[in-house]
Amino acid sequence: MPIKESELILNPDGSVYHLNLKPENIAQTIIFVGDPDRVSKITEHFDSIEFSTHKREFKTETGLYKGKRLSVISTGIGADNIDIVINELDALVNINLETRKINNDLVSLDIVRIGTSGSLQSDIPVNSFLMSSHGMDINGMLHAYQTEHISHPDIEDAFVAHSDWDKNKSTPVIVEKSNELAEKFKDENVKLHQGITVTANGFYGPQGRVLRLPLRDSELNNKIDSFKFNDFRITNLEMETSAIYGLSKLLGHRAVSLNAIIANRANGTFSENPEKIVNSLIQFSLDKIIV
Ligand SMILES: O=P(O)(O)O[C@H]1O[C@H](CO)[C@@H](O)[C@H]1O
Ligand SMILES: O=c1cc[nH]c(=O)[nH]1
Repeated sequence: MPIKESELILNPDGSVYHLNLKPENIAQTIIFVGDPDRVSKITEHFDSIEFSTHKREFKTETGLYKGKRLSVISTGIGADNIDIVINELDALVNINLETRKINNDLVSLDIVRIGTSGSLQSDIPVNSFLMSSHGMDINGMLHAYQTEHISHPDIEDAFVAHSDWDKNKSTPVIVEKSNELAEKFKDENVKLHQGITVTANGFYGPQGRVLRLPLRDSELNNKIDSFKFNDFRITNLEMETSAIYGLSKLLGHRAVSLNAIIANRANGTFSENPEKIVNSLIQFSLDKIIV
């Protein structure tokens, strides 16, 4: 059965609804960033750019970096945006947009997030690099899908017990990175911290920040950073990784999330030059992606 027009929405030119992209516009290796202004910080390193478009917070550029075709897409902020970006990218490669039927031969994309994040651990200072070993959804987006076969109930249950998790909040869902894709980023000379990344549905209260409003659970960040499960601990907070890991795994894509640590919540510091550490992470990531 063809997928109905109300479910897979196309623009009059045949491009997908939010991203404004057609299948020929994207590479099979795609870099995600949150901030639309970060797209050109990456593509300024490219040898050539063949395609650019921009709609809402979603800016895309495709080109060649040292001979490899790459696309860079800004996702804006939040797991809800990742739901749009990954579903529309998957439709571009795995659904025939004319017949509206799913292709028999499915394509697996490589997705690398180059993002910013706040560390929860004093030994992961500002200006470090971190690869998310897992994403922990506390934002609820993944609960729309069947995730039982990709999640980690043993770690989730231990975390719920440890944190005395509020029953009114969505139950945490944990999804691992693509270990195959992560291999590319190994480097003896570069310290890449690893740990579970909590993906929150806000920047202030949902990440335990207090300006004028008191938190429902003022101890939540302490409960998060003191959690241990075998060799795992929770290292950082941001707003997209769990959604990227979850939807990628469900749809058969490979994903890795790399974080420039710009805030350290344990000691209350913020990077004096966040742009510098983001640019270093961009250069590091580009040279690993092409290997
Ligand atoms: O710098 P980006 O990639 O946007 O990532 C982080 O920064 C934003 C919040 O300031 C959130 O999107 C968070 O995940
Ligand atoms: O603390 C931080 C820093 C960057 N992005 C976040 O979501 N949180």
